[in-house]
Amino acid sequence: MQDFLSNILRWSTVTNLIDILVVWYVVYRLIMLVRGTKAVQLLKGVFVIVAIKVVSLILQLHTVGYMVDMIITWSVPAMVIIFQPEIRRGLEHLGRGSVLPWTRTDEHQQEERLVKELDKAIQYMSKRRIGALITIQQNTGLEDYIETGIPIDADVSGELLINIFIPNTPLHDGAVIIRDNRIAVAAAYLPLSESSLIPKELGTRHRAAVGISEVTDALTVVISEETGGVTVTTNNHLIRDLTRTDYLKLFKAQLIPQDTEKQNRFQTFFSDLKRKGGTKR
Ligand SMILES: Nc1ncnc2c1ncn2[C@@H]1O[C@H](COP(=O)(O)OP(=O)(O)OP(=O)(O)O)[C@@H](O)[C@H]1O
Repeated sequence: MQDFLSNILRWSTVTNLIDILVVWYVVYRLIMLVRGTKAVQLLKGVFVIVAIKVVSLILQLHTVGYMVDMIITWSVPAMVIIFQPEIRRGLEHLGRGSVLPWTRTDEHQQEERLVKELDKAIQYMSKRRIGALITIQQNTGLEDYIETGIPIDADVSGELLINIFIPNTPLHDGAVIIRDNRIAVAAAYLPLSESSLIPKELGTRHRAAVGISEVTDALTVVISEETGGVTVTTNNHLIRDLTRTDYLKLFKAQLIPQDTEKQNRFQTFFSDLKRKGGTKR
């Protein structure tokens, strides 16, 4: 028994465990990053190539094996070129310290600012019934949708958001996408949900907000042009006619990460809302 315990507690076991946890975390973050983007197709391609390599090794298919080796060799520099923007963004993220929890203070300040500016824009647009659709990227990459919009790449400010959605201006149609606390694009096209559970009185703006929440973990805010009502969609939930207190509570719960506390607060928020009559789709 003692032998067994000392074996388990051996340093090499601990390092192996750390090794597995680090690999698991990196793979998890990678999957979350590429979910919903074109990179998923590419990953499938990588798996096919690896499978062919394994089969060629087992069946001793030397020419096939050689060809696969060539593809693998050349695909590494090719991937660096193809994914240059994503790699740059990832490294910038690392540089800003958002990966290590103890260096995240600055990022929390940015997220608090994001909530403040969103609130400013929502209050203004809701009072004046200016229709708006704002999607905030979370863990899932939104590259495919960002590509459909008009690049802005600006700090988030309430004034800029309001300006974008002023009716009959070139950028007001479509969605604003916020990524890494910056307005990435305006006038982006989001996927329309085909759900029959969406109330009939809600049109395509709300349908697009639900659509993006079905395929990614993004948080989307809709301001109705007809009623001025504020709706939020996230993780397949649609919550209509939120009061200022409610949407601020939701934003703080989901956009300002409190590490382990974040998930609990988010769940508590939804259970509170469900009790108050919020919609779960
Ligand atoms: N797939 C889409 N992606 C992004 N924006 C979209 C999409 N479909 C529609 N929109 C936006 O929604 C607007 C149309 O809104 P519509 O009146 O149909 O929606 P609604 O849900 O009834 O909202 P409202 O209460 O504001 O009228 C379009 O002008 C466009 O800006």
